[in-house]
Formats: sequence, structure tokens, C-alpha cells
Amino acid sequence: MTAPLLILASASPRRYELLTQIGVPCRVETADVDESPLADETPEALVLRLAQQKAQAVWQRLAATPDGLPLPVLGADTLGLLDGELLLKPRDFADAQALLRRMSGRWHTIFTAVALVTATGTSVVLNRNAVKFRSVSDAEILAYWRTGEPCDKAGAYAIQGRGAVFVERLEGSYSGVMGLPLFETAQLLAAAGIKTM
Ligand SMILES: Cc1cn([C@H]2C[C@H](O)[C@@H](COP(=O)(O)OP(=O)(O)OP(=O)(O)O)O2)c(=O)[nH]c1=O
Repeated sequence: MTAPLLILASASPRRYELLTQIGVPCRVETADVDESPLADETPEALVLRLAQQKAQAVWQRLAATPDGLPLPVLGADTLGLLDGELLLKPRDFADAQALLRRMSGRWHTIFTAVALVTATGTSVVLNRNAVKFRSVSDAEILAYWRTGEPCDKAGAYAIQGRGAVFVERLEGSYSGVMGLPLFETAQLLAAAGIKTM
């Protein structure tokens, strides 16, 4: 097995898959971070803060162990925005239904922030995507909910899954919507000396 070059501070299997796609062997270590927005925090500030907190929490935990400085730690956060309101993970069917009804036939924004912590500090990038949904009926929302796919996804859909059938247009990057923008991630990694080619 190839030795890991990076610690992925994320429980998301999608992020692990995406890092593997660009040939970066990693090890997963997660930390619990309170994801609630602060008063008057913009969506951009929130997603950037959470990506950094996730990576820094893991870095600090590992740095406190006797093994010395950890490998670079990568954290990410994804959230959506429509009409100035956050599109987070749905709490239940009613929440997912309300989200998907609002998104039906309209454009929304998906933000993903990626943070990399190394011994020299933290770097962070923001990826922004515009996604247009076709009209989605209530019957489709119910059938989609029953697949189980929406429950742990920001905006209650997965572009990499059955949710792809709702995505009429995308301006941005598929990997960014899925939770780890690979173009920006590769640039962050390269700046820290981790090559993908
Ligand atoms: C919009 C969209 C989101 N998502 C996922 C990516 C993220 O896993 C999730 C947003 O939640 P996040 O809080 O960003 O991540 P997470 O809780 O899954 O994992 P961790 O905090 O440990 O890093 O939504 C998709 O998989 N596909 C999509 O099309």
C-alpha cells in the first residue's frame, strides 16, 4: 500500500474518492466541529471558516501526540445558497421537500471551501458553482427521498448520484459541487509540495 501523503479531515466518502481520483494517497482522521453559522456570518465566511476549523482541529489533535508534526491536513466544507438562504443538509423529509421545491426550475449556488494546514500555516480556497435544476415534481421529490440519497448532502441532492437527473446546467466544477473541487485542491497541494502529476 502507498504511504499517505496527506490527512483528510473529512468523514465524507465522496471527498476520499475524489482525492483518490487525482492520485493522492490519504488517511482519514475526523474531528467534530459545530457547523452552526455565527450571527451575521456570510455564507462565504461560514464555508471558509468551517473548512479551516475541520482541518485545524485534526492538525491540533495530531500535533499533540508524541509522534511529532503530522502530515499536511486537508479539510473541506460544502453548502448551498438560494435567495440569500443557506441550503444545508436536510433534517428530515419535510426539510428536504421544502429545499427541493425551492430549488425546482431555478439556479442555486454551491460553495465548497478547502483548507490545508501544514507546519507553516493554513491556506484556504473558495470554489463557487452555479447549478440550474429542471422542474422537479412533488412525486419525484418523494421518490428521490426514498432512495436515501438526499439525507447527508448539502441542498438535499447529490450531483454524482441520481440527483444528476435534476441538474440541467452547471457553471463551475462537478467535483466542487460533489464536495472537493479538484482543480483548486491540486493547486493548494502543489503549493505545499504535494504533486498530483
Ligand atoms: C451538493 C452536493 C453535496 N454533496 C455532499 C458533500 C458533503 O459530503 C456534503 C456537505 O456536507 P459537509 O458538512 O461539507 O461534509 P460532511 O459532513 O459530509 O463531511 P465532513 O464534515 O466530515 O467533511 O454534501 C454531495 O455529495 N453531492 C452534491 O451534489
